[in-house]
Amino acid sequence: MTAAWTLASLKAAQGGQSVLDGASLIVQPGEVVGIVGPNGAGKTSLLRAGLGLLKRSAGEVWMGQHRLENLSAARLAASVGYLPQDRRVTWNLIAEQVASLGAVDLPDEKALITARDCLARVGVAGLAKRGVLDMSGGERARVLLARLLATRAPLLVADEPIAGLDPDAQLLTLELLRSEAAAGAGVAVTLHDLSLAARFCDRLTVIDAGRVVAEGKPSEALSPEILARVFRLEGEVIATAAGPVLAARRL
Ligand SMILES: Nc1ncnc2c1ncn2[C@@H]1O[C@H](COP(=O)(O)OP(=O)(O)OP(=O)(O)O)[C@@H](O)[C@H]1O
Repeated sequence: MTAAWTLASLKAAQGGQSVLDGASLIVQPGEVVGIVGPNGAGKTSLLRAGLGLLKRSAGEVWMGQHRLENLSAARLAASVGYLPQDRRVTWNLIAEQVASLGAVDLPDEKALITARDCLARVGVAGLAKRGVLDMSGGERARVLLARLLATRAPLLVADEPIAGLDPDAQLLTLELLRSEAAAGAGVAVTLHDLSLAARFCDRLTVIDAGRVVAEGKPSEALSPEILARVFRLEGEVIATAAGPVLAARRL
């Protein structure tokens, strides 16, 4: 099977400082891969370098069978949907217009139908005609998630998609990303909530100081040793009826 996304040994710098030091990531179709790590570890940089938004000084990026560099802008847009960490929007477009931007490949009317469907999936169908600047932060975040879903892309990249969402919306967001994976998409998602990362991701990649320091099934990647060394936490991932939960305290 060809991976949906392959980032091989990426190096990159920001402001003259190394932010990626040989980091790699593979996302297969049908799986949700979580990228976790402390603040400033390089998670966003990894995603951005893998999308061609941050210049890399070494390494290779493949989307499916194509090198990133060989994809036209249109092919790239059809290949990947990206939900950036920064949810700033400039224009006060109504929600269905914003969500329809994800479906740029469709004629306007079909794009709007897709957008409304995605707004319903994220639970804000009632806000379809409301300007996105006239919403709460969480409502706007749901609209931007709808835009991501509207891409229907084979690779979905979401940078902290549950930040600022209420618990129900957090679970809904991760369930939706899981269902996209079940339908065949590869999903890469950065998360700070390690319990939810363990519960919803098939595999986790742990980043620290621009390097991948652990990778594998959540219970393996979030070993007590990694929790201590990378996250400064003493604890473990324990199985509960609701799924794996991180039980930890600060070291
Ligand atoms: N525009 C920039 N100029 C200079 N340094 C930057 C810039 N953006 C990010 N950095 C630095 O790059 C490093 C990695 O940042 P990055 O945003 O990738 O981390 P992250 O793991 O996503 O963090 P967080 O969990 O806080 O979002 C950090 O040290 C950060 O200070």
